[in-house]
Amino acid sequence: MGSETTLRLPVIDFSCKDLMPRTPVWETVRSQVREAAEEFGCFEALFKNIPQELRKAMDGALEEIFALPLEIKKRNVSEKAFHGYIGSSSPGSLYESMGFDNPEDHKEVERFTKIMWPEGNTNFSKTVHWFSKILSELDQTIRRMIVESFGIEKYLEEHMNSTYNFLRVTKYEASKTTEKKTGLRAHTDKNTTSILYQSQIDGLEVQTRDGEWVNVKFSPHSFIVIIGESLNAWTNGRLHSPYHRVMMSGDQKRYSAVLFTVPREGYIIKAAEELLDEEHPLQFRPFEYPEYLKLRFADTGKSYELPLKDYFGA
Ligand SMILES: O=C(O)CCC(=O)C(=O)O
Ligand SMILES: [Fe+2]
Repeated sequence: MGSETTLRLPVIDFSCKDLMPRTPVWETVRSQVREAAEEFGCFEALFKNIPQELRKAMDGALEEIFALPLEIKKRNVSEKAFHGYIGSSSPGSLYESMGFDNPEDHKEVERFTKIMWPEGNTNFSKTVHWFSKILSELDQTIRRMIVESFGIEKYLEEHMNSTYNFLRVTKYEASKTTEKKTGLRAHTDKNTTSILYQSQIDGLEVQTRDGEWVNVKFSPHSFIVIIGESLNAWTNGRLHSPYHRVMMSGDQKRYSAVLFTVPREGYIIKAAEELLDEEHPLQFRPFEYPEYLKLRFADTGKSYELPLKDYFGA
């Protein structure tokens, strides 16, 4: 699967308070986003505006929720695959995660919090809500920039309304090895966009277009933005959707929180016709996200070079 290297992903600064559409700084950042999304399918979003106290509170919230007894964590259930509690599925697995929909909505955060702490946990719910709102706003800025960069603003509203937010928090147990051990196996994100926060411990690796694995090191003031396959399809394959994984070594646990934007049921993912021409023929047939998930999950164990192409390649 290619060799491994440490290379810094493109770093794009979103800290400017006046980052508003139709300003020169917006246009500069927009072209950096487009370039990174095409070349790497991911980048480091530097965002210095998050107060240190919020990061600390988020780290505390992540530790606190995973410290709950297993039977309580298992109350996090969902009818959607991979949306509820996932525990150590096999002996030696380092992975554990939980998640819920619409974390930018305070009521939804409260609902999830009450499942874990029936008496409530204001610190937890306030922190997670505040954090999710910031991530969700950053996501909207990035997606607006992507849409504008292709000159297809007429689809902006439709595109923004085509997804909902899902927050997943993950704990990777310390591997206690010097050799790297898999925390999360290599995969592409199937959804639209993913914005990732980590609790200061590295472990994420991304594969470049030419097959090299890059150890992702990023500033405590940054998030990692990853383009999912659904956005790859909507942009007719123009934006890359990279393979990534988590590898653990050493004595420290790692926590992460990812805000995923996910295509809504009933929305048909179809490349914008403005992005089709002789040089860029249609890459994928229109599809619905739940249909794709159903096909993927029915084929567990099968490995793919380009999963979406296998099912919906044009
Ligand atoms: O925890 C991480 O750093 C990566 C998580 C991830 O890639 C995922 O949940 O899809
Ligand atoms: Fe992922």
